[in-house]
Amino acid sequence: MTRIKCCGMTRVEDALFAAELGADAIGVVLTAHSKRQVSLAQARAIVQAMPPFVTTVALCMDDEASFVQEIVDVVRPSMLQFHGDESDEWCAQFGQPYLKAIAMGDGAAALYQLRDHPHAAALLLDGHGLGEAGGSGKSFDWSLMPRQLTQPLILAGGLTPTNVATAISIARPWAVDVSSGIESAPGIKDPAKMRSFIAAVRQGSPATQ
Ligand SMILES: O=C(O)c1ccccc1N[C@@H]1O[C@H](COP(=O)(O)O)[C@@H](O)[C@H]1O
Repeated sequence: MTRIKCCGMTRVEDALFAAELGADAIGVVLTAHSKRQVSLAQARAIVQAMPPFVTTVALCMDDEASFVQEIVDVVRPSMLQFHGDESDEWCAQFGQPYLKAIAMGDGAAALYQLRDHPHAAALLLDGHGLGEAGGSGKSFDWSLMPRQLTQPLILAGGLTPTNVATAISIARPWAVDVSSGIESAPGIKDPAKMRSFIAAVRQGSPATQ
């Protein structure tokens, strides 16, 4: 079964609906590099509203260590996600499980980064270029998804209800991560798109709408 993370939640009701539809994880974006940035208080409210067994992920990108520690202390997410140029050692300093994003915008040349994060719980391969923020709706060549790594791989970048089944059939990821593909505007999730996306992943076939 392919796990599903719905990222970029800014409203409790959207996160609750994702959980109700069967999402395995929801993400809140704390970094100022994002149009979906939420405050510590907003992030905490979303995390606290989640039912048991839904993983909550707090996303950072080249932020100060003191800010990341504040997220850990105040928001208390299940995991962190680092989307910038953070090293393995830097990410591990918080003593929390974390995902490390790999920018795949440069195609096969980007694969050299895959061995640099042995302490990450999983690697998240996203379609944006090195140094760029995610959540941009950019996809990459799914056939580049590596097969030989021991860490779980999460496919992200430009996934939508209509392309996610094809993406999974090509990339065979452990999980998929989506943000803009289930939105009506940045940070505002569209219930119909969320429903179609999760159904398409679960049924392994493209959504009809
Ligand atoms: O969502 C954001 O605004 C964001 C900002 C900075 C770094 C990462 C961000 N989002 C991550 O990118 C993936 C893919 O987004 P999309 O589906 O292409 O819109 C998203 O799931 C987040 O993990």
